[in-house]
Amino acid sequence: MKIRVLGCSGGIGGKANLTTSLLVDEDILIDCGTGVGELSLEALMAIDHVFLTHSHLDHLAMLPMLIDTVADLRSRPITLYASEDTLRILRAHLFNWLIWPDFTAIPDRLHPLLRMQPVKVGETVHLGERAISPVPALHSVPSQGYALRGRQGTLAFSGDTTVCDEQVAALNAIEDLHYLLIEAAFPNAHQDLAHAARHLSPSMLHRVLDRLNGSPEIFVTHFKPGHADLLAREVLAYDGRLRPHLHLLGNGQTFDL
Ligand SMILES: Nc1ncnc2c1ncn2[C@@H]1O[C@@H]2COP(=O)(O)O[C@H]2[C@H]1O
Repeated sequence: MKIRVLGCSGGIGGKANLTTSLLVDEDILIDCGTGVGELSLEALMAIDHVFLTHSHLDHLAMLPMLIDTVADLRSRPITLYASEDTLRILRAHLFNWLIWPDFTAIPDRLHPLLRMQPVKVGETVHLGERAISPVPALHSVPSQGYALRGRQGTLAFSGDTTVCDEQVAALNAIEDLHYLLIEAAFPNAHQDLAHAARHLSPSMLHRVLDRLNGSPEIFVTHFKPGHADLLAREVLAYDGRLRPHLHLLGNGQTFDL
């Protein structure tokens, strides 16, 4: 399993700030932020599965246009996986014929261009040799991260989350956790906003890292663009046990598992 970062910023602003999406091999997206707009038409046509962490735009902005762009170029539907709560939000507020057509009913409900499949913590979606399982998260809207297991180990993605005891427990239960992609959105001086928007600040992130049992390589994602330099300094000031394993996530970065 090969994972490529298409976008990992918490906002927009030039090629350096593309919002969240991970491409798994050629056919799976984890979130569908603006980074997906960098893929060629041929690469877009190869996407069969999209897993969403939650319903915020920075994680799904490209999904409606992806579906429309490839609609008449593909012979099978795209399957959209997310929690039941997130799918309900998308049906009510996005694929509602007002913001975007309901592609689960086009051309008709028996042969749709988009299928929605709920997936919750405790379940696993097997796609060939890849196994994808939701992990708990705690955000301002229903949210879940994902653990992606390949032949050689597991990469976990926190999704958007504030400190979440259930997520820490889930991460500690993954025996072959090689990589953890985890967020930090607001600098320490904006702790109130981090709490209100249910994100992590670097100091909150450090406390989470201190509670991890294993020694995965940690990659920090989702910096708000206006604070990226300060966030990098604050994140890298960590002096706990996992310090040698701590990195910043970048666009184009790849992971092999
Ligand atoms: N009170 C708030 N609750 C949630 N989001 C907020 C709030 N105030 C500002 N925001 C911003 O709205 C953004 C929605 O996407 P994010 O969760 O990435 O980050 C959030 C914040 O940047």
